[in-house]
Amino acid sequence: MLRIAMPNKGALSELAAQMMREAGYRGRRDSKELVISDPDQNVELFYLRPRDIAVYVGSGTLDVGITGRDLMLDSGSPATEVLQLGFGSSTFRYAAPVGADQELAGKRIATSFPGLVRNHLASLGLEASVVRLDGAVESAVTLGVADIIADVVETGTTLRNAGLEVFGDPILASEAVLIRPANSPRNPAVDVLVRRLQGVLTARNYVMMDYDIAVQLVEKACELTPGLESPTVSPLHDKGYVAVRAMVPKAQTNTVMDELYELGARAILVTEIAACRI
Ligand SMILES: Nc1ncnc2c1ncn2[C@@H]1O[C@H](COP(=O)(O)OP(=O)(O)OP(=O)(O)O)[C@@H](O)[C@H]1O
Ligand SMILES: O=P(O)(O)OC[C@H]1O[C@H](OP(=O)(O)OP(=O)(O)O)[C@H](O)[C@@H]1O
Ligand SMILES: [Mg+2]
Repeated sequence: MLRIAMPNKGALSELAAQMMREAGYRGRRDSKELVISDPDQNVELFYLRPRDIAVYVGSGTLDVGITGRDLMLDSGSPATEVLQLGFGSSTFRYAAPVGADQELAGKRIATSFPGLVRNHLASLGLEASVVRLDGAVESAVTLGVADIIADVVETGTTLRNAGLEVFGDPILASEAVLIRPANSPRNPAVDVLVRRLQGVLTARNYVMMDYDIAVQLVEKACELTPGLESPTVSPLHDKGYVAVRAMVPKAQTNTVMDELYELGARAILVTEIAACRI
């Protein structure tokens, strides 16, 4: 059985659960369940704190897990990324009170990610003292335990409300990732999970587009809709026209339809992709 670590709470948990459901796995029925078994899919899901997931996976106790890149790197655990999952994006940044000194050297830096901050300071050759806090780090400066913070920034609202502003380059761009133990041998069951999750990403990010076009315009039309590999071109009863079918990035749906229409395509139809293996 493939043993999978799932985030039990926090910003990643609901989206991770939804992605696994779309990939065909069972989910837990109530948030108090710690482990569930899905014998039909030959997997067991362990619901753990996102921060702890890299520790379990890095030690090899669990085969794979879903967590944040920032949490994995902060843990220093020997785990490695297998797949970016396209949700839970954030940046990890320094922030200081608006208008205050933005030097790092010699400052007190509050954070819930001491591993990330120490590594970053070391890479710059700077010395500063790291104050480890569990959360609500934005209050650390007002409350006098730190001069600067380093924290997760998504919309920036929390920072603004605390009178802080980011400075310097982002320390890290993070998102939810599938991880496995570093240097673990290839596991066919992990390959199946990865293909399923890639299928979910493709189904979410692409639509299927069908249209009819005059034969002499088909090459130009295919340039607009090259598909993932090559579009399907089928004959129509009217010999002067063909039907084309191709996958199109969802974000470009309307632009591509406009361009196809201008070229002369008609009967342009868009359908959602429910599931796929590419
Ligand atoms: N807006 C956000 N706030 C916090 N974490 C976020 C956000 N967006 C994405 N993340 C990611 O979620 C992970 C943090 O999850 P975690 O569950 O530990 O914290 P949380 O969502 O803040 O929950 P809590 O602090 O209440 O335990 C990190 O990988 C972080 O980058
Ligand atoms: O840029 P924003 O959209 O405002 O989001 C980022 C904030 O969200 C998280 O806090 P959370 O609510 O998880 O509280 P915590 O700090 O106690 O973990 C994170 O730690 C930041 O504080
Ligand atoms: Mg938090």
